[in-house]
Formats: sequence, C-alpha cells, structure tokens
Amino acid sequence: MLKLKGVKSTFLSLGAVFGIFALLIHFQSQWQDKLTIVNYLVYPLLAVTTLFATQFNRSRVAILCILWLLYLLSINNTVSWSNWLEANSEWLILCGANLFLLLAIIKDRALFSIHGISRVIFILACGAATYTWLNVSQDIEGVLPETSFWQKIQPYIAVIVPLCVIGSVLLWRSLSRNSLTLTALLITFLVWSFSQLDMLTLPWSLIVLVMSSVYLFAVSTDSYYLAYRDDLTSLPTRRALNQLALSLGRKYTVAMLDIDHFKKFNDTYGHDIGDQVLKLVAAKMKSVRGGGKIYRYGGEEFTVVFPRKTAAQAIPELDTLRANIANYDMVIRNPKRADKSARKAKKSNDYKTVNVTVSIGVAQRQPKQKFEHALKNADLALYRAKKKGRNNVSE
Ligand SMILES: Nc1nc2c(ncn2[C@@H]2O[C@H](COP(=O)(O)OP(=O)(O)OP(=O)(O)O)[C@@H](O)[C@H]2O)c(=O)[nH]1
Repeated sequence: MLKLKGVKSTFLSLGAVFGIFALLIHFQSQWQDKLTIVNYLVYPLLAVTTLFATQFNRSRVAILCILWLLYLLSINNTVSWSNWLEANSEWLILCGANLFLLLAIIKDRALFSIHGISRVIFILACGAATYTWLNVSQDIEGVLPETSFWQKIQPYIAVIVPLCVIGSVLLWRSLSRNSLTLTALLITFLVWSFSQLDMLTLPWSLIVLVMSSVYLFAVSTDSYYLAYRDDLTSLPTRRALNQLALSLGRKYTVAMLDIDHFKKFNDTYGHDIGDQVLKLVAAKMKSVRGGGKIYRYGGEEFTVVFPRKTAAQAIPELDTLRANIANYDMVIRNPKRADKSARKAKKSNDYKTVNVTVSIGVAQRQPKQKFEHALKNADLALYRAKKKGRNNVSE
C-alpha cells in the first residue's frame, strides 16, 4: 500500500535532486573551470560518507559509495578492468541498475561481519545474472514473431525493458516505505540510467559529488529520526521533548496524557494488541488542534505542549481529543495476521473493535518556572484526573 509520507518524501527528493541537476546544467559556464576541484573533492566526500554510513549501520549506503568509487576509478582508467567495462556498456548499465535493485531489497547489516561476505556474493551473483540475461535476451530476440509490433520492441528487450521494470519496482518501494535510503536508491537508479543513456550530460565526478551529498543527507536524517522518533508510534520521543523545552518562550501549557487501565487492557488482550492501541491513540493524538505538539513520554504516557497558549486555551482542545479517543472504535487485527491491513482483516472477520479512554493533566507554565517544573505540575494534575474517575481533563 502507498504511504502518504513515502509519496511526499519521494517526490520532494526527486524534485530537489533533479532541480539541482537542472541548475548545474543551466549554469555550466560558471563551474566548468572548477571541475578539477570537484575531481579532488569527490573522493574524500565518498570516503566520509562511507565512514558515516558504516558508523550509523547504513551498510547499503556504504556499499553504494564503494560502488561509485570503483566506477570513478574505472572511468579514469586507473583500474585493470576499465577497458572491459568500456567494451561491455550494456552489461555495465544493467548490472548497475540490478545492484540498486538488490540494495533496495536486502537489509542494512553490519558490513564487517558474515553479512558483509554475503553482500559481496550477492553483488557477484548480480553481475553474473546480468551477463546471463544479456545472452538469453539475444535468444529471445531471435525467436520473436515477425510482426511489426515485436520488431519495434526488439531493440529494447535487452536493456530498456529491464530498466523500466527495475525502475517501477524501485519507485513502488520508495512510495510505499517512507525510507530515505530507498528514495536515495531510486534517485541513484534514475541518475545512473539517464547518464548512461546520455539523457543527463554532466561529468561523472560532479554527479557522484551530488549523490554523495544526497546519501549524507539521507543517513543523517534517518539517524535523527532513529534518535528522536519513537519506533512504535512514530511520535517524537522524550529526547525531542527536552530539545523543544530549550526553545519554548515564557508562555506555554503542558499536558500529560495517560491511557486508563492499560495494564488491565494488556492483561486482557495481550501485549501485541496493546501495542496496536498505542499506535492508534498516537495517530488520533496527531489530530489535536490549537498548535499542540505531541510526544511519547514513555510507556502509555504522552505529552502535549501548547507553545504560546494558556491552560484556558488548551483545555477545550484537550477535551475534544479526550472525547475523540473515548468515542473511537479501534479496529484491531489479530496479531497472528499482523501483516494484513485492517481493512483486509475486517473483510475476513479477523478483527475486533476495542475502546479505551484517557486521562489528561494540564499545567500552564508559571513565571520563572522551569520546563521540568511545569511538566511535574501536569503530572500532578494527571494524578488528580485519575482520582476523579479517569476519562477527564484536570488542571
Ligand atoms: N503493549 C504495551 N504496553 C505497554 C507499553 N509501555 C507500557 N505498557 C504497559 O502499560 C501498563 C501501565 O500500567 P500502569 O502504569 O499500572 O497503569 P494503568 O493500568 O494504565 O492504570 P491507570 O494509569 O491507573 O489507569 C503496564 O502494564 C505496561 O506494561 C508498550 O509499549 N506496549
């Protein structure tokens, strides 16, 4: 299934990178004489990106950088296989595309381990499979019907048709996964194919320089998300909340939200269903109005911060949120079929509907008060909300 975030980030990234290439082509005269600097810069940048990617366990990006490095060395005739590559351009373009597809399918695993060896074997197998395909495609071309339709298609069977298939798979994976690494692979594939087919005419060192920057951006953004986003709910974590606290002004309101009787819920339905409920509550919380910023504080506790808002302004928004959650019939999949979408599960009667309520404690920051103190007051207010019988907002 397509993910809205995946669609957005894929098209934004594609637009940004191809926009940069368009600008580079447009202003060619301005940088032509500085190409030697680019030629020197690209190698250290590739090395830094490889180290950075390895450090953050993004082995696929590290492999990409190593492949680019080998390619640059081969086109500069510094390695022994340069001439062979030049004579086998069809193999080169298709093998490159197959490698990007392979990297989109395998997982990020530590490079310096048994997985590193398996990656090398996969890459060699990719090269061999490409070679076999090019031979087989010649046989296919030989047995095609003599009709004009097949004769028109014939020149494209060996390279263009596989490129279109690979491009479609990469596009689909990027749109449906919301992963910057997959988007970077899609961009790499497009840049590689367009350049090899002479549709993008820029020096390779410049292309690789731009691509290395794209990888650095992808790895650092992914790492930021890893550190500041909660894995289960995708909400920012307590670490991100502490970061926000540093930039808050004098006036703000903090709310602590806790799911009622969640231990009993877990005991009744199991931890997996508890996890699904946490996700659904988090998704519902994202709809809070009034500029509320949502964080997963920990466990089944969430924090909402309303910058520049008084408690009186925040409470109606929080009460609407509380009511929305209480009235929300949550469709829960059977955890054994967690791979199925809720809609499919609904069709097959393999679902149940559950409801939860939440209690919310609110505190407005008092003059000269630190963020931790305001948070503590919100926690005390939450305690009062629980005492009052839960499913309410207390100040
Ligand atoms: N499924 C799941 N459960 C969690 C997670 N984090 C915390 N919990 C559970 O949340 C429950 C919290 O229970 P308590 O703090 O005793 O409170 P409660 O049952 O919600 O009761 P009240 O807060 O008094 O209404 C515990 O059973 C935790 O195991 C999580 O990530 N997933």
